[in-house]
Amino acid sequence: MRIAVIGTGYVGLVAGACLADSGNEVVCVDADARKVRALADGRVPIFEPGLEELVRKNGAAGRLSFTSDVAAAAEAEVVFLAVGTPEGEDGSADLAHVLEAAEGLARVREGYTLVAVKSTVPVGTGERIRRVMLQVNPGLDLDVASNPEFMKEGAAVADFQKPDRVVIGTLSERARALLGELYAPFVRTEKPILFMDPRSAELTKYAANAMLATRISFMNDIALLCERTGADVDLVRKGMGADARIGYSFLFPGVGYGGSCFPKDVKALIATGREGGLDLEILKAVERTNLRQKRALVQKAVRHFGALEGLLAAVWGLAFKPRTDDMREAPAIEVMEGLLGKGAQVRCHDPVAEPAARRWFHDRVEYARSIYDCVEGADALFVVTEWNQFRKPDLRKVKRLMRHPVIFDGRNVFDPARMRELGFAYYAIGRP
Ligand SMILES: NC(=O)C1=CN([C@@H]2O[C@H](COP(=O)(O)OP(=O)(O)OC[C@H]3O[C@@H](n4cnc5c(N)ncnc54)[C@H](O)[C@@H]3O)[C@@H](O)[C@H]2O)C=CC1
Ligand SMILES: O=C(O)[C@H]1O[C@H](OP(=O)(O)OP(=O)(O)OC[C@H]2O[C@@H](n3ccc(=O)[nH]c3=O)[C@H](O)[C@@H]2O)[C@H](O)[C@@H](O)[C@@H]1O
Repeated sequence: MRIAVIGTGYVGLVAGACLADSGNEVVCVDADARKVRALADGRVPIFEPGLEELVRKNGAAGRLSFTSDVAAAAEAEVVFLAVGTPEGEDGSADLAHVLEAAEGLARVREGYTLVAVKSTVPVGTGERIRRVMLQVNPGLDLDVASNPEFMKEGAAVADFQKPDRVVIGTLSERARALLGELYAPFVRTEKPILFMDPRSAELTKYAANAMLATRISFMNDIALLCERTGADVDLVRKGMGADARIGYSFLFPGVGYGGSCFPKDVKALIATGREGGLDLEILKAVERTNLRQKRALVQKAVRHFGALEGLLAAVWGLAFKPRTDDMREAPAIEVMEGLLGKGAQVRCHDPVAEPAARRWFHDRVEYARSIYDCVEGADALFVVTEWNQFRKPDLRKVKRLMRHPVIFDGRNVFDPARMRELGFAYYAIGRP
């Protein structure tokens, strides 16, 4: 099939590369000419396992191309919209990119046009896109389907190729047949394509993200309760997860959720509730707990040291989670700003997110090449992202290098008993 993808960020690029890899001819359109040039040269501007190989392989095979000219989408049988929907001033999703891209597309199309909206957009946006496109080009025979994306950063290619489900919101038989055919190679096992009306599909996306965020905040509350009562959240987590009705996923407490989606999507859903006269109290509490959690490590440090003025804090992990270089809404930002705000010096290390950190912190913090360089002479170590390479360091060496052997572990990567045996003052999340 001939496919166009408008917006070549995380979602658009992964979708485009995976659709090309299943034999389609895909053109990716992006307004950012620099990004387009890099991609056309086979350089992938984001760190995503397996993505660069897919882009190069399918580019070389002539199935995947990049352009900033939306006219390239004129002949596509399906056009995906995958542009960003950032947080607007009042917390609602800002649809400027989506509507602008839709308008641009309407100008270059004739006849039947199927738009599949991959961007996360509030309920009713499909209808808005339809109105905008028909205003620009009343002659279009137009279907606008909702096709929300559920991939996780760091595992985006695998999630796209082996989805738990594909959600397609459309009432048009023609759109249903085209999208069903396109996704068939990805759902060959028992995983379903769920067809539904567009509004339900749009809301499914927000409800799923909000549910996952809720589980995390709930566990962060339980972790705090563990700290107050002497229980161990890791045992509580296992005891809860063993119940098949609860399951183990997304029950890890930590320094709060970050990333480009949970924070903005929870806010946008609260805004949708507000517009409908509904106060979504659970989600407001989810947000409050998340902010408290992002501040928890610095509070623990203040309790330990009294004051942080003049201390050297080492921070392991900058990305909002492992296997990505993305620092959008990363807990590390809140942690490091908190430390700087209290007069500490900060030295940080991340296997891939240093460039992202430099864009935020510039030279307000030091950047270390390795975990060991990072802790040399430090008064405290903060573990903020659970990269694999942080799990089994030479802890005796870490202790030797540090000025004070104090660890604030925001991801519970170490065993508290062993840490104490080694002589560390060790603070985890919800563990005695
Ligand atoms: N990042 C993720 O893991 C996931 C994101 N989503 C949703 O997918 C959407 C896209 O997210 P990301 O890929 O992370 O965004 P992104 O910010 O990485 O990429 C968006 C791209 O769209 C381009 N763009 C903006 N306006 C344009 C226009 N008028 N014409 C052509 N290109 C244009 C930008 O230059 C940028 O390259 C958002 O709605 C997000 O909520 C959904 C699931 C997962
Ligand atoms: O809409 C989106 O963009 C995506 O948002 C999330 O994906 P992502 O933000 O890439 O990453 P997650 O793995 O969900 O992690 C989000 C945050 O939650 C935190 N987290 C996750 C799981 C957990 O048990 N505890 C926890 O604190 C992570 O550290 C991270 O900061 C969803 O998992 C995807 O299904 C969705 O498509």
